[in-house]
Parts: sequence; structure tokens; C-alpha cells
Amino acid sequence: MSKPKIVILGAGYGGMMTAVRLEKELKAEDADITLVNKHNYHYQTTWLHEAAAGTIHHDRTRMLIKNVINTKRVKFVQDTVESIDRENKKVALKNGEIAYDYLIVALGFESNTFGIKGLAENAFAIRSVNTARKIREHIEYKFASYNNDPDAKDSDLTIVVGGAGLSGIEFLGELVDRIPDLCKEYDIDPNKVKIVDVEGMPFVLPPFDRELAKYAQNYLESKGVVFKLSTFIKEATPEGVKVQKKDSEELEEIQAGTVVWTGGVKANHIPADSGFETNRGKIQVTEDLRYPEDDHVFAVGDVAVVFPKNAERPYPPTAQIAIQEAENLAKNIKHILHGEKTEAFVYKPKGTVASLGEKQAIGVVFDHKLTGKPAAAMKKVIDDRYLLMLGGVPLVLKKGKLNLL
Ligand SMILES: Cc1cc2nc3c(=O)[nH]c(=O)nc-3n(C[C@H](O)[C@H](O)[C@H](O)COP(=O)(O)OP(=O)(O)OC[C@H]3O[C@@H](n4cnc5c(N)ncnc54)[C@H](O)[C@@H]3O)c2cc1C
Repeated sequence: MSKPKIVILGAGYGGMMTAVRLEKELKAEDADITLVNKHNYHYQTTWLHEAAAGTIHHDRTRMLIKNVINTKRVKFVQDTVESIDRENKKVALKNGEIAYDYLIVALGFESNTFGIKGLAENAFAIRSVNTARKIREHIEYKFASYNNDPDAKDSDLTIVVGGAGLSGIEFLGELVDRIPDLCKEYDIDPNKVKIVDVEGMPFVLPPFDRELAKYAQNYLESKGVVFKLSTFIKEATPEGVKVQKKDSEELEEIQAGTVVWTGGVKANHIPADSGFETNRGKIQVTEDLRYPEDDHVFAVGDVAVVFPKNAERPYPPTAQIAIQEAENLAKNIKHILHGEKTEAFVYKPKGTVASLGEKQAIGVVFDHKLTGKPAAAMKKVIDDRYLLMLGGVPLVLKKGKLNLL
């Protein structure tokens, strides 16, 4: 009898952890497992703000998939998913198709520009290794050109960041570390560089404790970041952005050489385009992470939305949740293959830390508020813990951060 075919789409936190856990939960005779991803590498999305600012090389954020999974147990297919055909249990890829008995959708997130005029064309987004590398090179090019290009303007040295959520604040933290080095390297007066953050809410880091969020804002302001709160980007142009303060009619123009939008993400478009019922573009799954209309389809990570029991708001889209969902799903797939009852997914919060560059951070870990160096060290522990779960001590030694402390 042929073995059931399990196909995982996407090798982000959700897809990779599902593959690695299935490898452990299942015996070779239980199922054939295939992982499909558009690149041959897995990357740490939560480190991309560092690669984008240039405080770490982008290669630190990524690892070859074949070096992490056991390719004798999990077949890896490098291809781009184009659509999902649930009726015929097939996935269309750019270079072929793949049939499944059980499908795990883990295609992650895309940047959401909310239809703001010119943003898609004129702003960068921190979304992948490629976009992070492009941002780093663009900023570096602006600095390198400043003293050489006769048309260079002071505003070429202005960087506007849209959004003061987790990724925006973490990116600002890296920028304030990186800019002094860039100024030294390209003989630029640091006073000429401006970093402006534009945020629609009246405060930064909306989901965080207010006192910690204020600490982050004060720290970044002490390093020269200017926050424009209760202010909305109305348009991005090749010259910068046009912004409007809440309750004001006036548009203010901020000329900038670089605009980076971190103000929102949405689910990967493929499930909705393939006819899945979605909740704001996300696959709303049951508590065992199953698509309600199809017992053979599951979703984890940012492409999925899960509501805790009796809650009105879903779990937020985070790497921590994607990883825990993947652990739960691998167990449930084993239960299903063995004819057992599945287990509901229950998120166990371990805390959240936002980095503010190499040596500063804020966060709450096991109900304890942390700031400064202890928080920065905790962030590195969190980063390395994931590597340990994924690839054991060898991966921590190769890619980890604590050895750099
Ligand atoms: C700068 C930044 C900082 C963040 N910091 C934190 C943090 O500190 N803590 C935290 O918990 N969360 C953080 N997040 C959020 C976190 O990164 C996401 O919640 C997490 O990446 C979701 O994981 P995922 O596996 O669902 O998707 P992703 O990480 O988006 O992975 C999706 C995978 O699918 C692949 N893929 C996409 N489309 C296709 C296709 N058509 N065909 C084939 N493959 C495809 C992608 O290449 C990728 O490998 C941060 C996000 C950003 C951008």
C-alpha cells in the first residue's frame, strides 16, 4: 500500500518547524513528507531588520534547507507555489505540480501597503533576504554617493520609517547603531543624517507595556530619531513622503533618500486566490489547525488565523506562535495517521522582547519587565533557542548570537 503524502508549503518558521518535528514524530513507513519552498534556504525573518540596516550580513540570517532537514526523510522541492487545487488534492508549482493526501500551508506574510498612494513603488519593505539586502545596499549607496555625486542633496541622507510596531522599532534600533559607522566610512557629518519615524497611533509599540514602549521611544530619541506620532503617510513619491497629522488638513512633505514601510503585513495571497474561505485573507483554522471545510488541509503561521477558545481576538502573527503551532500540528498529523484524537492548539506565551540595536532592548519575559542590556541578552537567548530547536547545538554554534556576546 502506498504511504500517505504530506506536503508542506513554505519553509519559514511554521513550515520548517513542522518538517523537522514530523521527521521526529513519524517513522519512515508512516508517510512521505515533502517540503516546498521558493528558495533553497530558510531565513530568520525576525533578524531581517538587522540585515536591512547592515548591522549583520544577510548570510547570517539564512541557512541551506538541506543542512537542517534530514533529506532522506523529508524531500525538498525548490519551486514557487502558484495555486492550490483542493478538489483534486494538487498544488500547482511554477515548474510542475505536486499531489498530496495531507497539505500544510505555511506560506507566511506579505507587506500590506493599505492602498497608500505610491508606497508599493517608492518604499522598501522588510520582507525577505532579498528585500533586506536591497535596503542595506540602497542606504549604503546613498551615503557613498553623497560626497561624489554633484546632484546629491542633504535629504539623500534622510531615512523615513513608516510604522512604529515591532519591526519598525527594531529596524530603527539597528539604524542608530549603523549610521555612525556609515558616516565614518563615507566622511559624512552625522548631523546631516535624519531618521524620521511616522506612526498613525499616538504612541509606539502598540501591543507592549506603555512604560517599556516609552523607554524604547526615549532611547531612540536620545540617538536622534524623530517620531511623528498620530501622523499618517498619505503618499510616497520618488522624493520622499507626504504626511498628515491627525485632525489636520495640511500635508507635510518630508524629502528622503530612503523610505522603509514597516506599517503592516497581510497573509500570503495564494490561499485566497485559490478559493479558500478567508478571514481578512488568512485561512481561519479550527483549534487543531485544520481548514474547517477540508480534513486534509492545515495551516500554520502568518497565513493562518486561530482564535483562542471563547476569545474575540485571534492570536497575533508572530514567529513564536508559528513555531508552537508547528509543534502542535506535527503531533496532530501523527495522531491522525494513527487514528487518534487530535489536540487543540493552546499558545503558551514565553514573553516578547524588542531589540533596540546590539546592546539595548525592552521586553516582558515570564511576566518580568526587562530593559537595557539584560533585555538585549534575553533577545539573543530567544534567537538561539529557536536555532537549538531547529538544528541542535551545531546550528547554534554556526549561526547563534550568544557566542558573540
Ligand atoms: C523585521 C521583523 C521583525 C520581527 N520580529 C519578530 C519578533 O521579534 N518576534 C516574533 O515572534 N515575530 C517577529 N516578527 C514576525 C515573524 O517574523 C512572523 O510572524 C513569522 O515570520 C511568520 O512565520 P511563517 O512561517 O508563517 O512565515 P514566513 O516567515 O513569512 O515564511 C514563509 C515562507 O514561505 C515561502 N514562500 C512564500 N511564498 C511562497 C511561494 N509562492 N512558493 C514557495 N514558497 C513561498 C517564503 O520564502 C518563506 O520561506 C518579525 C517580522 C519582521 C518582518
